[in-house]
Amino acid sequence: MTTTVDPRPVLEVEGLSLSVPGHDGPVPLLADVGLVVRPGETVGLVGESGSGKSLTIRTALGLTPRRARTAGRVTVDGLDVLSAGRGELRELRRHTAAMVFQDPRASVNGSRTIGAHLVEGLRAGGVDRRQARARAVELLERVGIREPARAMRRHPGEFSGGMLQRVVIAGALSTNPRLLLADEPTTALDVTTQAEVVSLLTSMQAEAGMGMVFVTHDLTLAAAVCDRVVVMYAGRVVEVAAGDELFRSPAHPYTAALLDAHPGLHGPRAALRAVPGRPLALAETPSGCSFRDRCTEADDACAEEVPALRRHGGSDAACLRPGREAWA
Ligand SMILES: Nc1ncnc2c1ncn2[C@@H]1O[C@H](COP(=O)(O)OP(=O)(O)OP(=O)(O)O)[C@@H](O)[C@H]1O
Repeated sequence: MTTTVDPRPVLEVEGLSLSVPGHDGPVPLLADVGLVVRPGETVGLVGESGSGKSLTIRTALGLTPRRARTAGRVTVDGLDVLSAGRGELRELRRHTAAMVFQDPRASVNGSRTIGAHLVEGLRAGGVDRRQARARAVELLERVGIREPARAMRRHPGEFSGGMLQRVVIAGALSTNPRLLLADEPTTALDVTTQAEVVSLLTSMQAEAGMGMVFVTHDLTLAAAVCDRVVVMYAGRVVEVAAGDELFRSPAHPYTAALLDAHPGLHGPRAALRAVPGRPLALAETPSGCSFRDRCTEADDACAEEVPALRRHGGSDAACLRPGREAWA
């Protein structure tokens, strides 16, 4: 029998809480968030707008809101991010971790050629000019840009959204990061292009053995693409499970509601509906379970305390009565 040693995580978030100053004292935005990403793994971070997905991954790069207070531990490739100095964080963002955002046009300067954009990133990573040019052409080819040497002289405005997102991905991966944080990287693209960009990201991630966090509103997409999915609601993690497990048997009523709201690309249009009620910010949540006001299964016990994550089947779920079989 061979035993596999769990590789050291490239990203480890443990008990992360974050608050910002408000008129009447600190406003909590994240509470006790946990997340583990190992090399070669894709972890989905899913939840409605405002659930804390972006704040969590931005904190992993040391990009917290101004005057934010944090507690807990965030480690990226061994670096303790919450206590790291500016120089260490610059190195982290330059070499170890990269981020891809929703809107590729916001990530590149429209007045410069994409060659200049890529070469600059490589030079900042210590590569000389000639090597940087050659590597930039190689990267463009790898991400599927035709005639890459000519493409180097073109400006962002000459590319479609999908093609420009490929260029942004080439830039993000140019320094061979250990961790890629992809924040809704396909939301601004049309459906066919979305599928191509997702498949590009996952193939490059597997090839490089990087860890990837894939942030999305779309639980069906996350379940299909990710090894593990972390579901967030109102600044907390409410469920963690393997992608296929979540899809087959969601343990938290919020996860189930999200799945019902997203029947997938091929699902019947008529089945599309929103999760009832509106998503809350952490500071607005009631006592006990944050989701209980919107939950069809909640009872008095759910008001008593914030449920901890507990094992249920193949999931960890923060619910007193996890699993569809417990629901009316
Ligand atoms: N700099 C900030 N100052 C104050 N509040 C903030 C700041 N950034 C985010 N928030 C609040 O924190 C909560 C979580 O925001 P976050 O952007 O992480 O959500 P999200 O899940 O990524 O949402 P979306 O899918 O819309 O991007 C929201 O209530 C948001 O208004």
